[in-house]
Amino acid sequence: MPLFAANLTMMFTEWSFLDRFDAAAEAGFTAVEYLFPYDVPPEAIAERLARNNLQQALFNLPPGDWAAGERGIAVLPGRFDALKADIDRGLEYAAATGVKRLHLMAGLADPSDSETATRYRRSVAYAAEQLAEKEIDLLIEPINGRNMPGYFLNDFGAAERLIAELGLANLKLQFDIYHRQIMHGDVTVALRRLMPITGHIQIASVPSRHEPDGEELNYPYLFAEIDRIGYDGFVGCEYAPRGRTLDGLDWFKPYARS
Ligand SMILES: O=C(O)C(=O)[C@H](O)CO
Ligand SMILES: [Mg+2]
Repeated sequence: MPLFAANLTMMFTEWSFLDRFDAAAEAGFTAVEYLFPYDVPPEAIAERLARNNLQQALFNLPPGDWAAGERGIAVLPGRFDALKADIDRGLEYAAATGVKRLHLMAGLADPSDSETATRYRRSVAYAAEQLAEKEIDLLIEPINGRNMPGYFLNDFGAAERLIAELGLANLKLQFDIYHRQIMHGDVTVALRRLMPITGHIQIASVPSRHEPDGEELNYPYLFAEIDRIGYDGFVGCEYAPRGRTLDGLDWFKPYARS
């Protein structure tokens, strides 16, 4: 049975960020993920995880100035020192929460810049090497251009090639099924073929990005397939509830912790 992680950035937004941990546990989740924890102290998060017996499945390394439109700095010129500091900050939260996988966002790329791919490769290699010392996996996630116009890593093939070229054991794919369906389709066969390099899976309905309970994808079939191929990681519920979070959890009831 898939190990679902409530995404506390998109779900349970009826509560304050820290109270979302309690609400997710109460709803039957045993794990959580979110985009960024950096607005609250790491020890406050650690306390909520312990109080609720929750596992920390994933979060993102700092993304640069999100409010200003940055979506990662790994591709940006002149930001390598900032990237190093961001990795240190992410590792501080990793130590407090026990998370074993961190997502490095790539950033928005200038199509005219011939050095973008070189900078990205250097950033990914450096981040993976830093995380390997702490036995943490570094994840890279292809993101579709409708949701994030200009995002550099916008193709599963490019992610697969970089992972193969760098050959770092802790560098893995963040397989967001929502993005996969939008960019490439062929979800089931891709899950089977990419499982050896997959470090995390995320789900949402397509095209709405609401609960995984209909629309283009047959999620009960995909959940059974994830079990069949032996994936033993987390499945992050990175969706925006149609209404109140608790009203949209019928899809989850067969999997909830009793
Ligand atoms: O956009 C996504 O699907 C992600 O998982 C990123 O981490 C946040 O944008
Ligand atoms: Mg995602």
